[in-house]
This record gives sequence, structure tokens and C-alpha cells, in this order.
Amino acid sequence: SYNAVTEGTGVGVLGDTKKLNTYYSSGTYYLYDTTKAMTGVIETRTAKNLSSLPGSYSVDPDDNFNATNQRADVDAHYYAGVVYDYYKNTFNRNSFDNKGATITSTVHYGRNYNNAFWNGSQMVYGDGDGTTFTSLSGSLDVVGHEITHAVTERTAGLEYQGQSGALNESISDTFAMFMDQKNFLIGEDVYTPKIAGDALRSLSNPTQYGQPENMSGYVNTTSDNGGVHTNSGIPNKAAYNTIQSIGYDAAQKIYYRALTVYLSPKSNFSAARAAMLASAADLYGTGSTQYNGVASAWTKVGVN
Ligand SMILES: Cc1cc(C(=O)NCC(F)(F)F)no1
Ligand SMILES: [Ca+2]
Ligand SMILES: [Ca+2]
Ligand SMILES: [Zn+2]
Repeated sequence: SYNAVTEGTGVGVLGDTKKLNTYYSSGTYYLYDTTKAMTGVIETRTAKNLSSLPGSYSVDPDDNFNATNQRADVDAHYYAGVVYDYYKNTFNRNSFDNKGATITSTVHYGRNYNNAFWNGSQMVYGDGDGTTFTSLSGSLDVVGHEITHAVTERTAGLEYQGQSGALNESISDTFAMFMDQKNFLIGEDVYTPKIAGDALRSLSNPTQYGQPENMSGYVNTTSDNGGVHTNSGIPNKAAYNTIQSIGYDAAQKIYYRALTVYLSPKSNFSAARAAMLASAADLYGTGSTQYNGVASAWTKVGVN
């Protein structure tokens, strides 16, 4: 038998059919995408509900990944490709390291695991418990959020605690919005599958899910690395304000330049405002509509 780049099909977490970039070798099809302009590949694996990583390749005998227990694998693979394409097509960034690193995703991690994370080397997704979450790879904004943690790690390196940690979280939520422009919600496709219309977080209305949306509401706590998933509501609202005032394209260019040129490990919210303004000045000039839109976006959330 021979090896070949193939195109398969799959059914995702929400029951939607999609085309997949797969690979044929010795009678088996793999979720192994060699079609991107990278030195590495996009590969998807399964932990088979145990917790050893990276687990074994997700495979299928006929290149139609339509079994119920393959749905999380299908979406992790498909959305990783969407995220790769977003960074390459929008900013000419070649994977999270800008050197074409392989993107490895592992699904079916643990049992009833209600979360997803970047572990420093790869993506990891739980199946959820069916009440709080369904399989977490089923949502582009979750996949975009997690892979953006890898980008942040290789660029600004924002320390994951306190204000820099909340900013780290907000960068991931914000780029998830840039990739998935249908709403300003995070996780709505996989959060509480039995309840319609809710989400894990909202960037337009952080308070709806218990997050502050102004510096006056900053939560000082020791839990969750100093409340990184709570205080992210403040820069998230600033990002929403920015998009509302200058649009997605200018906003994403400003955010990417801030992330890759101006932000650094200990940057706090005030440093973020300065980084965004410096980026807006570089790209559009001080006093430009974009510059002024950024300034007011952050002033409105109490960050100067
Ligand atoms: C509390 C809390 C929220 C998160 C979170 O955002 N996880 C990433 C996501 F992509 F799964 F949403 N983790 O702990
Ligand atoms: Ca969303
Ligand atoms: Ca829900
Ligand atoms: Zn995160």
C-alpha cells in the first residue's frame, strides 16, 4: 500500500457535516493535515477518556468520520485548520510559533471533563459532562481561544496571574471574536447544551456572566490565578468598544501589532491601553479615527 493526502468527511459535535484534510497510510485514514504552508502538520488524537497525552491518532477505515465518538475529533481537527488559516491569511503568521510548528490536538481527555486548555505544547479538550458542557472542541471560539494562548506565549508572554493574566485571557477571547464574527459570546455552541441562548462569557455584556466591565469592579482574589477569568471582563469590554467604534479589521490589526510588538510579560491593563494606542498610531496615525476610537474604548472601562 502507499501513502496519500486525502480529503475525508466528518460529522461535528453539533451534527454538522464538513470536509476534512486527512492522510491515508497502510489501509487507514488519519486526522493528519499536511496541506498547510507549514513545516509541521495539523494532527488530531484521542486520549480515549484517560489522561495520558498526546494519545493515539484519530483514525477511520473509510475516511468518513461519522461515528458519534468521532464528533469531537472532527471539530478539533477542522477548527484547528480554521485557526491556522486565520493567522496565516490575516497576519501571515505561520502557526503559533510563526515557524510552522505542528498543531497537535487531543480530544476525549479525562472523564466528563468540563474544560479545554493549551498545556504549553498542545491543545487538550474534554468531552464535558453533557450538562455544563458538551465536547469543547465543538466551538470555533473555544479552539481559537486556546490556540491564541499559544500565540500569546510565543509573543507577549503575558504572565498568567493578576492583571497580565486577565489580559492574557482577554487576548484569547478577543482573537476568538475576530475569528468567529457571528456574535460577541464565548462558548455558546458548547456551553449548557440543554439550555439555549446562554454562553460562558460575553464581551459585549460581561456582567451577564458575572464579570466586571469597568476597572471600578476589579476583583482582588487569590483564586483562579488572581481572577484571570473574571477580570478579563474589563479588557474584553474595551475590545468590544474598540470593534464597535472602528470595526473588526482595524481592531484586529491593532491588537495583533500590540501583542507582537508592544506587550510584554508583566503588562497590566494600563500598559495594554498604551500598547493599543502605540499600535494605532503606527498603523493609522495619532489623532486618527482609529486612534481616538481606541482611546475612548479603554477610557470607558476606567483604564487610562
Ligand atoms: C472558570 C474557567 C473558565 C475557563 C475557560 O475559559 N476555559 C477555556 C474555554 F475555552 F474552555 F472556555 N476555565 O476556567
Ligand atoms: Ca461565539
Ligand atoms: Ca447553552
Ligand atoms: Zn484561556
